[in-house]
Amino acid sequence: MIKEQFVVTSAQMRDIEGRIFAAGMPVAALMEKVAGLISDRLQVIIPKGRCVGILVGPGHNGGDALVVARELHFRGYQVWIYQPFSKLKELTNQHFQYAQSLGIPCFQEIDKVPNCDFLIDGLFGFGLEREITDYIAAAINYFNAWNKQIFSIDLPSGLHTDTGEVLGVAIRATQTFCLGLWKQGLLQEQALEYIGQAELIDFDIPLADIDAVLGEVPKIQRITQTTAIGTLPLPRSPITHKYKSGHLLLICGSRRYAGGAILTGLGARASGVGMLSIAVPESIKPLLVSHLPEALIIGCPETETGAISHLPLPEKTHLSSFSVIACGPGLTQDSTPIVQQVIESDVPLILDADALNILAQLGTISTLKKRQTTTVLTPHTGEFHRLFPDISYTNRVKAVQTAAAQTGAVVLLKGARTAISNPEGVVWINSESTPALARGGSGDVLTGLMGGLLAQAAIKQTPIEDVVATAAWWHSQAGILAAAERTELGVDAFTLTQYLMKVLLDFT
Ligand SMILES: NC(=O)C1=CN([C@@H]2O[C@H](COP(=O)(O)OP(=O)(O)OC[C@H]3O[C@@H](n4cnc5c(N)ncnc54)[C@H](O)[C@@H]3O)[C@@H](O)[C@H]2O)[C@H](O)CC1
Ligand SMILES: [K+]
Repeated sequence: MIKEQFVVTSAQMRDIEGRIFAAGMPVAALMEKVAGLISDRLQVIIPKGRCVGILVGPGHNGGDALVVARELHFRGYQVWIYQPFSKLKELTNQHFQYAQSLGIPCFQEIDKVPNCDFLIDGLFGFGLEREITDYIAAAINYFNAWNKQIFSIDLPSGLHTDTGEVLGVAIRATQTFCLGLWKQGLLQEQALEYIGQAELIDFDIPLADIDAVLGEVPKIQRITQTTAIGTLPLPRSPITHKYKSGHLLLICGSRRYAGGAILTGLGARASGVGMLSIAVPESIKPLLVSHLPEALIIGCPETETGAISHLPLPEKTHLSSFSVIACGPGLTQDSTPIVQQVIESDVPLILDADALNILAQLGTISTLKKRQTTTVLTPHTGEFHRLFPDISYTNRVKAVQTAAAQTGAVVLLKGARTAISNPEGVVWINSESTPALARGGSGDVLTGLMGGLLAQAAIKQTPIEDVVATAAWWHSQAGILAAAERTELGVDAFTLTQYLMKVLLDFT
C-alpha cells in the first residue's frame, strides 16, 4: 500500500507517532523535519518577502507553526506571531522563546496584530479535544473575516480530526497541509468547505508502524489513482474475445425516462464490457438502438404508464447467462416485479435509482437477506435515507459500514466524498470529485460504468468493492477533467460519458 491510501483517526495517529518516538526519534527532531517540509512548500507558494501572520496554539501544532515562523523569517519573509495562550507545551514554549529572541514580533492581543498577506494556522491539530470557545473562537472568526489566504497545518483548527465536524468554530483554510497520513475528518463531506485544497506532507512514517497500528488490511482506505488503475481490466489479453470480456444486462428506462437508459448504456459502453444487453420498454427500443448500435436492445412489454412490465427473455436466455445485472435508472416505481425478479436471481446485481426506491418499499433488509450472491447498492443520500431510515449519515463512514453489515451488500453512498463499504466494514473513500457532477443523469452513467467493470471483473475474480471503488474514481476523474475544460457548468451527463475515455488516456 502507498501512504496516500491510509486514513487515520487521531487516536491511531497518536499511536503511530508514539511508536516513532519510542523507537528513538526525538519529538523535537520530528517537529523540525515536518515544519521544514511545510516551510519548503510555503516558500514555493508564497512570493518571497511577503508578510505572513503565524497563528500559534498551545500544543505541537503550535510548535510546528513556530518552526515555520522561524524558517520563513530566515528565508526573507516578514513574519509576525499571534500566540494568545498562557500555557504552552514545553517544546512549543521553547520555540516561542527562540522566535521572540530573534525579534519576530509576537502578539497576545488580537487587536494588536498588524495586517498581513497570508496566514498560517497552527492553533490546533489532531489534539483538539473540545469545542473552541470565547477568545480563541473570536480570534478564529476574526481571521476568517480577513478573507486572506490561510494555510492550515495538519487540519483546519476547529475541525474534529475523525468526523470533520466543526467544534464551535473552524478556520476556513485555502490550503491544508495534512501531516504524515490523511486524517479521517478531512474525508468527510461536512469538512469540505473548511479544508480548501488538501495535500499530504509525507514525513517518512515507516510502513511497519502504520501496519502495527492499522493492521494488515486497514479498515478505511482512500481510493488513489494507483489502486484504481490497478483494478481496471487492462491490459487486455491479446487472445481475448467479446465473450471473455463480460456480458452485462442493463434493465432501465421507461417511456417517461428514456434518457436514463441511454446514459446508463453509454456509461456501460465506456467500460469496455464485451457484451451489452439493455432491457427497456418496447416503445423506446428504437431510441436505444439509434444511440447504442453495438448493444442488444431487448424490447419489453410495458405497463400503460410506459414502464417495463416483465422481461421477455428468449427461451434459452436465463438471467444467469449474464455476468452482471444493473437495474434501476429511469425505471419508475411501476416495475416492482422486475426488481423482485432480479433480486431473486443468482446473478451479481447493482441496484440504483428507482430500483432502490422499490427495494425500500419491499423492505431493504428482509428482501436482500435471501440473496446469496453479490449485491451493490448505489444510493445518494435521499435514497439512502429511504433504504435505511434508522441509520444517520452525518458520519458517512459509519453509515455505509452499518448499511453494508445489515444487508450483506456492498454499499456506495454518493456525494462529494463518496464512501463505499463491504459487509466486513472495510471502507473506501473517493477523496477527489467535483460539484460539476451534481446533475441529473450523472448517477445513471456511474451505474452503467460500474456494471460494465463488474462484468469484466467477474472473469478476473477482482474483489467487488475494489471494482466499485474504481468505478467511482474513474467517474469523478472524468468529471474533474470535463470541469477543467468546460467549467463546472459544462458537465452534463452525456458530456461526462465522452470524458470517461478521455480521462483514462491521461492515466494509462
Ligand atoms: N502527526 C505527527 O506525527 C506529528 C504531529 N505533530 C503536530 O502535533 C500536533 C498534535 O499536537 P498536540 O499537542 O497533540 O495537539 P494540538 O497541537 O493539536 O493541540 C492540542 C492542545 O490544545 C489544547 N486544546 C485542545 N482543545 C482545545 C480547545 N477547544 N480550546 C483550547 N485548548 C484546546 C490541548 O490541551 C493541547 O494542549 C499535530 O496536529 C501536528 O501539527 C508533530 O509536531 C509533528 C509530527
Ligand atoms: K491547524
